[in-house]
This record gives sequence, structure tokens and C-alpha cells, in this order.
Amino acid sequence: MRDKLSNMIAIEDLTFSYPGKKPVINGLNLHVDGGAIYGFIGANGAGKSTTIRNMLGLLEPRQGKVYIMGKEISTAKLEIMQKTGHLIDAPAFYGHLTCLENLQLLHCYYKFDRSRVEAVLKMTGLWEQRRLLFSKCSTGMKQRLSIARSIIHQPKLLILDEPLNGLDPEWVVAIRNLLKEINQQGTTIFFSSHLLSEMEKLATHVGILKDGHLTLELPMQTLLAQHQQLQVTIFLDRTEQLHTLFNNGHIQVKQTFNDNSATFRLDNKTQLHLLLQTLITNNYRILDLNTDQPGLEEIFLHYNS
Ligand SMILES: Nc1ncnc2c1ncn2[C@@H]1O[C@H](COP(=O)(O)OP(=O)(O)OP(=O)(O)O)[C@@H](O)[C@H]1O
Repeated sequence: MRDKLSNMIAIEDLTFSYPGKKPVINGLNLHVDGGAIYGFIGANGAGKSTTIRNMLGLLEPRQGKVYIMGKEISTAKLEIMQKTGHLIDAPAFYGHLTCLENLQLLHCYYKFDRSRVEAVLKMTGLWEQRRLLFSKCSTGMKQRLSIARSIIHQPKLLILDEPLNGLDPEWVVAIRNLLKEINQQGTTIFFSSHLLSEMEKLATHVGILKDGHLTLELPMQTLLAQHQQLQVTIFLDRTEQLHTLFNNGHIQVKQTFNDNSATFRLDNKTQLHLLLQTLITNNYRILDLNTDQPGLEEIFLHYNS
């Protein structure tokens, strides 16, 4: 629904430029429905962090408005921030305090139940290291503490800039699962990431930022369904006559190779049966086969080229 008052986040015609520079964000419109997990993609320097800083009211747009939970960020920042958790690249922690103390300090601002400190330290695997000074933490631990900080007050909305940065593969999976769980409990999530295979597993909606505005904003399922084309590589006993056999219709021979393999492009998975049946009927021996369907990574490269 394209309504700034009912969307969890609505950005309307946002333009932003750093002093003396041409606009990084230029007429950006973006909408996040309540309950969504919205993945925000863009090449390096596309302006994702700048957009997020505008969303959080940390930067002042030259033009346009940001509405969070139906309220304009510039006029209701404190109220919105009480209900929003965020993670941006520079974590606001004291190096001379422990992980535990850094989180306990937040109580005077957010007034959460004190048991939340232990709960979020456990969720992010930091309970054992809770007495370690922040300055002594590894990059991954600092990132996990930032995530713990963002969820400590059980916000209605989470805005996360590259939450998976600096995490080892095990923690990437654990944080992905944690975010899914938090979303199922009712928190809307907006996040940016360069890990597109992870985004594909987590996000329900995707927005692609290019040249200062969105070139695409769709539910993940719709986007993937629009790119159902399948590439199949088949190893055969011979490749002669393949081009003649598949010279029209939904199955195309993309290329044949000297090792008697051939790549085919199919409109969708349902064509696979027809392809194999045609080969068998024409006395080709099928020795091996693999399929490759475009994921979010390939789709992004397609839209960003
Ligand atoms: N404080 C600043 N002053 C001037 N220019 C800036 C500043 N911060 C960012 N920029 C510029 O604004 C543009 C967008 O940067 P931004 O960090 O928002 O992109 P991004 O999409 O988050 O990139 P990345 O994926 O590399 O993190 C870049 O050209 C960058 O050099």
C-alpha cells in the first residue's frame, strides 16, 4: 500500500547532497509495509548508508520527507527512536566499559525490563564474554553487540546498515535466524547488505538503489518468479543436430562444447521434462546434468548493469 501514514517506512521524493557535492539521493521514493523484512541493495557508493542516515534523522534532506510509523522523522524523532532499533557503521559504545555495562547504560534511555540485557547478550552469543572491555572485542563481537543494542528495547522497527558485516559464517546464519524470529514476533526489519545470497534467504521485499533512486521495489517472491529462466548443462554422448532439434519454442540451445556437453536456456522449470524427453526420444544418451537458476545476485547484476 502506497500510503505514507499506513506504511511502516515511507520515503517521499527524497533528495540529499553532501555539502558542495551533487545529489547522492535524487527523488527517492521507498515504502516498507508493516511486518516486512525489506532488503536494500545497491553498489558501493550508491547511497544506502546515506539513505539510512536520512531515515534516522541523522542527516537533513535537501528535499522530500521521511515518515516512520506515520510520523515525519524531523518532527517526531524522539518518539520514533523509542520504538526503533538501529545499527549504523559507527557503533556508539564506550571502549573502557564492558559489553554488559555498555548495554546496561541504555536503560536510562529506553527503560526496558532489566532482564533484557542478559537475554540479548545470550541471543548474540556474548554472555560468556560480557565482562570483556568493548575495546578488547573482536570485529565480529562488536557487530554482535551492536545487534544486541538494536533489539534490547524490543522495537517495532529495526533499521540495520550491513548487519552481517564482520560475522563469521556460523554467526551469519545465527543472526539471520534471530532476525527472522524477531520479525515473526512482530518487528518490521529494513536492512542493507552486500551478502545477496543471505538477503535472498531473509528478505520478504527488495529495493534496488541506483543513481539516487529505486530502480526496483518488489516482494522477493515476485522478483524471483519474474526471473524463472533456468540454465541447464547436460553431458551427452554427442551434440550433433541439437540446434536443429530445438530450433524454436521455449527451449533454446545456448552453446555446445567439445566435451559433448551443451547448455540450454529454459523459460521455467516445467520445460525440463520436455527437454529430457526430447533428448531420449532422439536417442541421445544423458550422462550428467546440472541446473542453475538465477538468484538475487544475478538479478541484481542484471538490474544494475
Ligand atoms: N560524509 C560524507 N561527505 C561527503 N561525501 C560522502 C560522505 N559520506 C558518503 N559520501 C559519498 O556519498 C556517496 C554514497 O555513499 P554511501 O556511503 O551512502 O553509499 P553506500 O551505498 O552505503 O556504499 P557502500 O556499499 O560502499 O557502503 C559516495 O559517493 C560517498 O563517497
